[in-house]
Amino acid sequence: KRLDRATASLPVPPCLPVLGNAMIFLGDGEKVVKNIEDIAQICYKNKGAVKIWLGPKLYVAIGNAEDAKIVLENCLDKDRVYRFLRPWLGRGLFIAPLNLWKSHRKVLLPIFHNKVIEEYLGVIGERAEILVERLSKEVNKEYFDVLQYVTACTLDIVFETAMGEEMDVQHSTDSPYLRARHTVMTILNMRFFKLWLQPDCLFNLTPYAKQLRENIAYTHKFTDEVVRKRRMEYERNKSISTEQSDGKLRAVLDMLFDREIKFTDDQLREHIDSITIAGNDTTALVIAYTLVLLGMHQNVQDKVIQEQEAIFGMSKRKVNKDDINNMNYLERVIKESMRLYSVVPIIARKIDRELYLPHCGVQLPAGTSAVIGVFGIHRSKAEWGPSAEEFDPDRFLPERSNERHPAAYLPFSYGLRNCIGRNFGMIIAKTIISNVIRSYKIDATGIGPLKMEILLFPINGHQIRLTRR
Ligand code: HEM
Repeated sequence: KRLDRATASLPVPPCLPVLGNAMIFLGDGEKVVKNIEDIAQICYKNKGAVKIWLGPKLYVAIGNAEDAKIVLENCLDKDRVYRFLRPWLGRGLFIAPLNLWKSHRKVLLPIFHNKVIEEYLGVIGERAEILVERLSKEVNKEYFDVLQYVTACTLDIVFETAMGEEMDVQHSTDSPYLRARHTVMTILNMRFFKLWLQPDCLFNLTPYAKQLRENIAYTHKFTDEVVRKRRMEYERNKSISTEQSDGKLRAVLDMLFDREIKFTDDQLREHIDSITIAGNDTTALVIAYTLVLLGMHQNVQDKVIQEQEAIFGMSKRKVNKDDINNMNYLERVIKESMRLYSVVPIIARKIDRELYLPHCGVQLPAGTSAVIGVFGIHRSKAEWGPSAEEFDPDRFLPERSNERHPAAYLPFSYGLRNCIGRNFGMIIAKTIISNVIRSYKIDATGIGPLKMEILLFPINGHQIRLTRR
């Protein structure tokens, strides 16, 4: 009642006794997206915010940039809903509690600096060439789902750069580790969206509980072995941590051995697992959506190709860091793709002290949570004008971005707890798209209905058709 009174001026969608608005998350992923769109509409029509009761827990869903900025700047602790990831990712950066997160983020940040990640362009380029080669079997055939190809490629890149392990997923797409990882993700996804699987007492009665434990244990064993092996190598050859030692790649893990904080092997496993999980599917989805959008908008594809030809001529050579900086138009295309298809569609934060939200004019009491509706904000006419639903990469031209609210665009979140790998993700996306587009012309008819799992997927996959250039 206290929380309800404090937020009385906010609209609330129709709700049931006890369950509240929990029905929003019932049904399949497509229904969840539809419900989220309905909530966004209520937000737009009211004060840019809506309250949602999930049982006794109050969430304020925010669909405007001004309040999103206040929440993301002031509330750095993740909401309780992320607790399901705890057995898997422990206190790794992604879900680390605030006190630990502060010191660990400081230590990890320099590793994701542009200068460091540019060193990975060689690996990214090699893996992108394999992707182009693998795609050749789809040339002049029917429409196919490109995501599976891209995901295998980003897995190779992220594993090799984060752990120093050459997984070669692109040539052997099935392995016990990948299967275990997939099972864990599927069960966790169910737990996020099927409310009856959320209480431990009910979940533990299902066969999923045992399956989850066993598969998490398997993935941990895998990363533990890599950590042990790389630590032994590090101890044998300390110089690996300063310069690239005898041409060997310095993976993120190698750089974590000699930081100001002496991480234990368990902590290293948690960080590396968090990085590979947060970095892989997100980047793959961004690339896949962008490829489909290029196939749907041939005029945009032509402009991307013109830019690529200005940089590379007709060459299929590897991308270097100057090329990355010169791909300005492609960058706008990727940004626009991430706006319309925000692969992380919502972000939930804990409100641990009273917080005033100026746009909706509500004092949020401590003990509530805020859900930032990234998907809704990215498509809001109030933030993006009447053409908000249209694909227009030039809206990211500097002169058209100046007036925009800094939190109107949140593909990587905002504030101190934003995505640590955002530049890395952009470099991977630019390199892979450059390689694919220089080899193939893409056709696509549309993206179709979306579904929400933890990330945002098209129900019918990322369907494209390829012909050789
Ligand atoms: C281009 C694709 C990517 C997108 C769209 C993306 C998006 C995001 C978002 C929205 C968050 C904040 C989530 C939240 O607050 O709930 C986040 C956090 C994070 N991302 Fe990314 N990400 C991408 C690529 C990457 C890459 C390539 C890596 C690393 C290899 C990475 C590693 C992380 C980590 C470790 C966090 C947690 C940061 C923290 O809590 O301090 N991401 N990402």
